[in-house]
Amino acid sequence: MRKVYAWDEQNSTYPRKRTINCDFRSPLHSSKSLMVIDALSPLNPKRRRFTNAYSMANLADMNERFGREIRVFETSPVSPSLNAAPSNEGDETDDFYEFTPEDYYRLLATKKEDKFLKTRKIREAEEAARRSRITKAVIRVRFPDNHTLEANFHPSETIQNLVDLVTKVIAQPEQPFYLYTTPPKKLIKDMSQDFYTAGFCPGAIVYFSYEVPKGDNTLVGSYLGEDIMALKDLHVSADQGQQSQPVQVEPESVVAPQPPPVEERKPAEKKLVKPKWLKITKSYSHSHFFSVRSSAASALAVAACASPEGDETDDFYVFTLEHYYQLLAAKREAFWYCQRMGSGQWHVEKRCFSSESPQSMDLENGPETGSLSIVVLGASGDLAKKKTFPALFHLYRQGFLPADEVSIFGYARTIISNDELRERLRGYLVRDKDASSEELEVVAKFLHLIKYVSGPYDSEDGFHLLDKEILEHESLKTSAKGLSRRLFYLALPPSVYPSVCKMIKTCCMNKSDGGWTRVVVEKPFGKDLESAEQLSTQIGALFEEPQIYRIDHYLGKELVQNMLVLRFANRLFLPLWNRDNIANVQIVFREDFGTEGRGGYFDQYGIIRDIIQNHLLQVFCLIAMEKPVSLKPEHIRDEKVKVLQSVVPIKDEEVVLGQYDGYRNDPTVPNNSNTPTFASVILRIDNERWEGVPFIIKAGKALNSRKAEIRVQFKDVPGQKQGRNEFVIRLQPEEAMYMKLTVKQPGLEMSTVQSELDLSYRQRYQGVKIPEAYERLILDTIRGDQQHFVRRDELKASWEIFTPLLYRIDKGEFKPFSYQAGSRGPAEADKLLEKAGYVQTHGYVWSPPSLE
Ligand SMILES: NC(=O)C1=CN([C@@H]2O[C@H](COP(=O)(O)OP(=O)(O)OC[C@H]3O[C@@H](n4cnc5c(N)ncnc54)[C@H](OP(=O)(O)O)[C@@H]3O)[C@@H](O)[C@H]2O)C=CC1
Ligand SMILES: O=C1O[C@H](COP(=O)(O)O)[C@@H](O)[C@H](O)[C@H]1O
Repeated sequence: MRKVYAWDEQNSTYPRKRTINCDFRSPLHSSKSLMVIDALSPLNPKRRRFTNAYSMANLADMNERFGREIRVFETSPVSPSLNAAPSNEGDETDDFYEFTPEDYYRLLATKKEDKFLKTRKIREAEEAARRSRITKAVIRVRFPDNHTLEANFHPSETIQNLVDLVTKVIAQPEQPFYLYTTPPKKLIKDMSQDFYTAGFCPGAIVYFSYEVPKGDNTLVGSYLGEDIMALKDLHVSADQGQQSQPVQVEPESVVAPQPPPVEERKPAEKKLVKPKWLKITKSYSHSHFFSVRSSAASALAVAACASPEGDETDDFYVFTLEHYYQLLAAKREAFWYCQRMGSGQWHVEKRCFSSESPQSMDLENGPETGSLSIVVLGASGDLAKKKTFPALFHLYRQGFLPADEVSIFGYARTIISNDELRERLRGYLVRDKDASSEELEVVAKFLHLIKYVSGPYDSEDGFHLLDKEILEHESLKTSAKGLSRRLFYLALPPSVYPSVCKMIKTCCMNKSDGGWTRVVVEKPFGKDLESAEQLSTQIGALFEEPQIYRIDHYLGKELVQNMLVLRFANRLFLPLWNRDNIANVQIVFREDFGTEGRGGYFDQYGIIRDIIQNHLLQVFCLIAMEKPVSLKPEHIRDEKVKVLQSVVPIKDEEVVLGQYDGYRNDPTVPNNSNTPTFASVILRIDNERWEGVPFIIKAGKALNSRKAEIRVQFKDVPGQKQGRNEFVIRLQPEEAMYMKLTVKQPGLEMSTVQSELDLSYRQRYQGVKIPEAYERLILDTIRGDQQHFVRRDELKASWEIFTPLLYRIDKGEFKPFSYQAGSRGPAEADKLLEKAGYVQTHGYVWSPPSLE
């Protein structure tokens, strides 16, 4: 988090200090793409001027009758969903999309407070201050006939006032009706809530529906009463502080009255400040709010608002992608999309999610709009239920998979019904027994999007049936110009990839011009260099490289994604990250459970193919690679390939294998299995940066703990032997980074002790939900971003490193040591670590800070 202060002197009597809280992925990360929302004007900054006495009087009457200001206008047809964008400009005026200080406060109000650092009194005072800043709630009630009623309320009024108003304005007040928000569709039930508490400040759109059975067409005609409809369009366009133009001109004989007192527009109070790293075109340099979108889902943002100074802790202002989408949903879906071009200039354009304009196309990656069919092949399996469907559910819940665009298909040989699959999945979507009825409703809606098709992996019949189902869905879902996007996720053993890919290519490719078909393949991709290359060739003959997403879920983990930022955006690390300062690096994966029902699969692969060749080697690349030319996927992957190619052949004496006692008890594992469930392997890199530095890669199942971490141990300080600096990046559980330091023992004595600088995410980013790796990566596949996926040559280089060793293990020439389940693994591994030069600081134990 960076805090930027800027003095605003231009339009203010007194210089005012403004705070910009920046939480972004460094200039390096932010150079990928950027969304900017211009927030100069407040939500409703317009002056209104009425030019005829009749309409003026009429409106004034109505305002008096209802005790509030109302207006009525018509929008073009939209479906009430996050991604149903206005089909043309004019549905909402531009200011509606703008991000204002009020919006910002509203979002702040929804954020969790730092309960641990503030007293209740302080929090209450802050809350009261926040509330007092919001003076109105502008509510738009949207009717199915596309008419909208807008009314202003005080934030402390209750929703019952809205219901009362609606009852007065509709044509058939005797008919029961309900109001709801979306997405996801949520009935408004608690009428006693005030607008502020309901999150409806400074504005919200709610939807109206009569409570009638489906197909009942007895309620015809306008939804709003005639008198209300007569107010339609009685407002004028924004005058930007000048004389406004009437939108409705009455006969000249009507004497135009004096316009009502005009709400004075506040002079622009703020001089706009942009962070130095943000280079945008001049016309947008007045932007008041910036948000940075990373290629992955976890966008963080920078907000420059009239923020209260110093009365909140920094993290309170962090604006996440979730908030951003919440905002879009509330304000309708336009945003400024900015992308940094090769020239370094920013390309800025206004975008709508479902706009038909070509602007909504990502030029490099294909369209972001159109019907989206996600097919999970192997839907009956372990990965599908534990990871793939839950990730899809989380994306749905956050509005990334709108129901009017998306259908999800499960495909496998197992014969089950739609409902049986849904029931199997349900327990993995909500684990909490106390889930609220609203949560359960969201789950039910999500499950309803899933259809199951049963069939073999090598027969056209099954895939023709699947194609038919997809086509049916595509014809039902509203899609921009009939574009179809098809994503096939192969949650299957790699042995069936070739036949499945062939079937997809033959029977299930997207049929529309301009849509896309993509396939996601899981690891392990092949069993050795030869089989991986063969598989690549087979799949490569069917799909282009940009269509193939080789997923490695470790690349979706928060702290793995943080690696490049950490290394290249911190001056601290730049000069230290090399052989002159670093003694050794460990990349460790430990699991405290065995193969657990996956013994049959595991025994064919072993720990090196299951974890090291892919997950840990990807982490290794990010630690060891040189700085990429840019953050473009190709530039990053180029550097990864280079460092992999610089790894020297593994020496036998730098390998320790293990197999836990009891592994062979699994009935699916042969009694004489030589498969390692533990391995510690030293990799060495032959380049200027790393010569002589051992990278100890260690992975094991059935150990004494579950964790994955990176340990970068620095060399001794000359002349001093007491404890080395060690930088630890804990990937899981409990994401954290800490640096072991030698400090003076606090107290009267002058003695030293090992301590740490600690960045524990749970404590530092309270209230921030770290997305699941699969969630981010699946979103990347939909967006067409390959940065966090493995390229073919990268894969080849990784198999080149391990294939000779794997052959020797497969032939039984390399025997694993046995180790006790629940232990640290074979003792020989610790000896290898010591031999590699790792120095343990005895007596030092890092305990993560507690929130209690
Ligand atoms: N499970 C996990 O935690 C992780 C798994 N992966 C990878 O994901 C992929 C799927 O893993 P997972 O779900 O565990 O695997 P499963 O063994 O559960 O297989 C998935 C489905 O594939 C079908 N299947 C299984 N074996 C065969 C076979 N020999 N021939 C044809 N179809 C078969 C079965 O469906 P049906 O019989 O109904 O057709 C099964 O339900 C693998 O590549 C794995 O390495 C990656 C990371 C983690
Ligand atoms: O790919 C795999 O990963 C899991 C571990 O994933 P994690 O995200 O929980 O660390 C591992 O259990 C499995 O054997 C392997 O196939």
